[in-house]
Amino acid sequence: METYVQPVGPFDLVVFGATGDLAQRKVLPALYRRFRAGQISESAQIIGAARAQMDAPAFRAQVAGGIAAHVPADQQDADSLARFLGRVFFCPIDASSDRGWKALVTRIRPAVGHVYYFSVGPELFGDLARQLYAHGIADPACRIVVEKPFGHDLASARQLNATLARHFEERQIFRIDHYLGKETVQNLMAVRFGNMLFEPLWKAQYVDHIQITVAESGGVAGRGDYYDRAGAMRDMVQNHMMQLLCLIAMEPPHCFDADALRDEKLKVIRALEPVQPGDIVRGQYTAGERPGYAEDAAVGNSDTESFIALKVKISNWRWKGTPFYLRTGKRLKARSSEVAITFRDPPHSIFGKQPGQRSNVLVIRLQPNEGIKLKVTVKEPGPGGMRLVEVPLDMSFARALGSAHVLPDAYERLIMDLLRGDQTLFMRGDEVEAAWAWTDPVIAAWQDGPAPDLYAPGSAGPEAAMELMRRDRRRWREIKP
Ligand SMILES: NC(=O)C1=CN([C@@H]2O[C@H](COP(=O)(O)OP(=O)(O)OC[C@H]3O[C@@H](n4cnc5c(N)ncnc54)[C@H](OP(=O)(O)O)[C@@H]3O)[C@@H](O)[C@H]2O)C=CC1
Ligand SMILES: O=C1O[C@H](COP(=O)(O)O)[C@@H](O)[C@H](O)[C@H]1O
Repeated sequence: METYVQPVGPFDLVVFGATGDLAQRKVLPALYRRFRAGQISESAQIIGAARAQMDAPAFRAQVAGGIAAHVPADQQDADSLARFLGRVFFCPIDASSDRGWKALVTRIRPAVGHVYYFSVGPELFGDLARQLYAHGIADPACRIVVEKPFGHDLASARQLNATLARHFEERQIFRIDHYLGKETVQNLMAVRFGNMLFEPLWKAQYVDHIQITVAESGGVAGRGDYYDRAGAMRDMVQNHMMQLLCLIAMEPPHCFDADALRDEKLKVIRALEPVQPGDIVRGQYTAGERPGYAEDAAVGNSDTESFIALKVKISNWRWKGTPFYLRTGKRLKARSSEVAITFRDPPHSIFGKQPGQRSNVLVIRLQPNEGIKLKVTVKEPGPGGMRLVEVPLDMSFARALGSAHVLPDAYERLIMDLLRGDQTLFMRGDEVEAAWAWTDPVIAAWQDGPAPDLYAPGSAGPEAAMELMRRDRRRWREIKP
């Protein structure tokens, strides 16, 4: 058994939408990996639910296929797989009607924890909440997990919060943002609050600017229907990038507990200034060797952005005068996500003008090759006098922790927190609404504006995004794998 895992108590977990892409690719493989690690009890029941008319053996075969495809071969074995599949069941159910619910009620055991994972389309979240309540299995101790997108705008997010609140208390609602489950995202907090080194410098007085990049090399093929209604702003900025920004910008919470952390994140979101139209660049990828956005998304002419860059300001004492530059996009040069904190230059150089001297940069690499790099200035070795050069102090987590230390997938971490009832890495209702309240006007501002700038697949995005930085005499960091 891994040393850092704590077994969770017995539970019945119902995965609604269990035959879908997310459940098969992420949720069920994550459960298997935690089962194999000894964290999930042999008495747990994992109950798949969807409209498909299938029995438990057929569903088990599907789950086994998902695990084979999505869990690395060295993290699977026949014995644990057979034991895991023995704990997997299936109930054909329709979220929008009474069909199948009685069988589910019969399968759920009274004396264990109950968790309901809503891995269905967002239009069914309200139906599921109502059905659970109507069939008497929304007990006060149960928990529900709600997938993204949590609303399309502030009004719909408020409505969804209100619908859920009719049947569940806030302590029972787990709104998932898988970025919070990523190891390096949690490391942002460990680096900031676990060291004395950085926190005193973590403010506008010492930080020139911050870049947050989430670059993807893949396009939108297969998800065009959803993506074309969302775009990069709703798909990535309102949730994942907002969470990253909050973790970097927030004040130290008084402890690492759900409400302490979420209170601090909420304060950051509320302190965000409205984004000026001139501080937004939207892009859409053209056809290259592979199809362009419209073909990938299977839409006609579309003004949906597959790339966005923003200059964001936070109106509070800590950050006044330090811009945050955010960019994210599909079909970019590489899959590469990082947070880079560029510190101000020393107020006076005793070495005179030195071409080799650069600003200190702390880079927190989220994926791939998770790690932390600090760029510092040192003397170039040799007899050539006092010549300064920049060198990286580089810590790759894989190297530092050893290859035996497998980083868990974000869903593993989050599902275990859910089973323990820990909401720290889940979003609270007011946080989601505040994020939409900031996002809505940004989107409204471009409704009658020009179409997104085009960019070549495999590039770093549209030229206008480079200009956004040049204008401020700054440069984006290179997007590299
Ligand atoms: N896929 C992904 O990478 C991600 C997905 N999400 C979110 O997760 C959720 C699921 O997405 P995804 O798995 O891709 O979607 P899919 O379309 O692949 O799967 C949908 C699932 O819901 C079931 N379903 C549909 N209608 C009903 C109904 N009336 N009653 C009961 N079950 C129903 C489907 O089975 P059946 O038709 O047999 O009923 C299927 O199991 C969505 O909210 C999505 O936004 C979030 C992040 C990433
Ligand atoms: O939620 C989403 O995230 C993925 C990116 O997640 P990652 O863990 O691979 O970085 C993104 O591709 C997708 O469009 C979005 O809905």
